Amino acid sequence: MGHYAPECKKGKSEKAFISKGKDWADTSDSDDGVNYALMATVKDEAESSENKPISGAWSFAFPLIITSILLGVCSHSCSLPLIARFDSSATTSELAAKEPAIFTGSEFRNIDDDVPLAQFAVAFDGASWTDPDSTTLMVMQAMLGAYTKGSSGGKHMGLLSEEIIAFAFTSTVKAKRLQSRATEKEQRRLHLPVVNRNIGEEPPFVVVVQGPPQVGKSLVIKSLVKHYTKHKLPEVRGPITIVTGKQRRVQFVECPNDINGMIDAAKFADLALLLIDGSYGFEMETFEFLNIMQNHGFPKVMGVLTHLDKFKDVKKLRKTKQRLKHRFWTEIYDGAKLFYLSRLIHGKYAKREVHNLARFISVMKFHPLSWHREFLQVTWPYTYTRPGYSGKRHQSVPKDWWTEDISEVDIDLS
Ligand SMILES: Nc1nc2c(ncn2[C@@H]2O[C@H](COP(=O)(O)OP(=O)(O)OP(=O)(O)O)[C@@H](O)[C@H]2O)c(=O)[nH]1
Repeated sequence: MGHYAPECKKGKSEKAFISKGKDWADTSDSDDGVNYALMATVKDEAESSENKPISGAWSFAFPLIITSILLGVCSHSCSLPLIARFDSSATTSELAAKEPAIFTGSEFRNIDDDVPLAQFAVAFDGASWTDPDSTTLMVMQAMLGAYTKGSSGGKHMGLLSEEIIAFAFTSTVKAKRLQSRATEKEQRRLHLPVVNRNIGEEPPFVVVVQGPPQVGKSLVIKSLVKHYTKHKLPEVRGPITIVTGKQRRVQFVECPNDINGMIDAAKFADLALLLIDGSYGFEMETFEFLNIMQNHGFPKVMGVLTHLDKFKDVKKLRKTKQRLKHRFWTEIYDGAKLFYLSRLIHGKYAKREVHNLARFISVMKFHPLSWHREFLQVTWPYTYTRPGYSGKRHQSVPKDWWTEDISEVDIDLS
């Protein structure tokens, strides 16, 4: 990592540059893990006197210095002898004859093992294309690489030939931040969600049926499907979408009992049916899911008590119902809807009770909650898979989001 000395810019006095440029050999004692950043220029007498440009010297001294640094054969101590000054009154040929060229280095070293690459920046004045050494210079630049395409070659060959041709970041922190932002931007580009251009068709409301094992999740889904479609569903496998009205589809999903499944379900649920075994009471899975939902948008929630036929004592059943209801209200909110599926008839829940539950689901107004609403406005690069949620009108980023196009970052070189 390194910095660009502002004095390097053309038009500034060469003397000032030389005097202000740091001696590039006077910093770190350690040669291990050192990143070099170097600004260098060669004294150009052509502008101030009748002398020709000194680019002839480039073909000797400067490539030598650079190459030796690049090849690693030259540590900061051994490269010292290469840094010397030319006599300012010398002509090009004299300069070329003398060795080495004037070189002013500016350096910043930072030992950081986390940075995978050593970054190296070099700036120098170009030569005219009529100059006999312009080809040498171009070859050298081709070998070293150029900052921009426009800056390649001599004074008249590039758009930026009068400008800076190399720069480096002022700090490793900044470099890392910019690097990670660039990666993130690239990833976002790669993971842009597919825009659903179907006009007018709403996505189905997702009803997640959740509960501990053997509580009756599959049976509830089967009973609801039977109610809506009059068809018997032999097995619950994956999400089941059914049309429940002219403009309405409902998708039933059985929530898996592992943590990842619960997190996923909490993200895409519009309504969560929490099944509770009445004969046992609340179990860990229910609390776990409630917790997860709180962190992932908290959709609408309804409780369903099953296994109530296991109570033989009517009084005890009533008391248990009361107790569970109050506990449910404490966990969700006062008055949260709790259904009772009180018995099985031929291995199925009573029709009337299923009808009530189904009706409630059919007429329920699903207002996306604030978290979901925010979610709709964001072009998420990951996790969300419902195509309907990435509709055209939701492409804007919320106001409190900070975005930056890396290509427009203004890097201060002074
Ligand atoms: N007595 C009684 N049995 C029930 C009730 N609800 C469900 N069952 C029975 O409980 C057993 C499990 O039902 P499922 O619907 O497979 O339960 P599940 O939650 O899907 O089970 P997993 O998928 O293993 O988590 C079945 O034999 C049901 O008949 C109920 O209210 N009362």
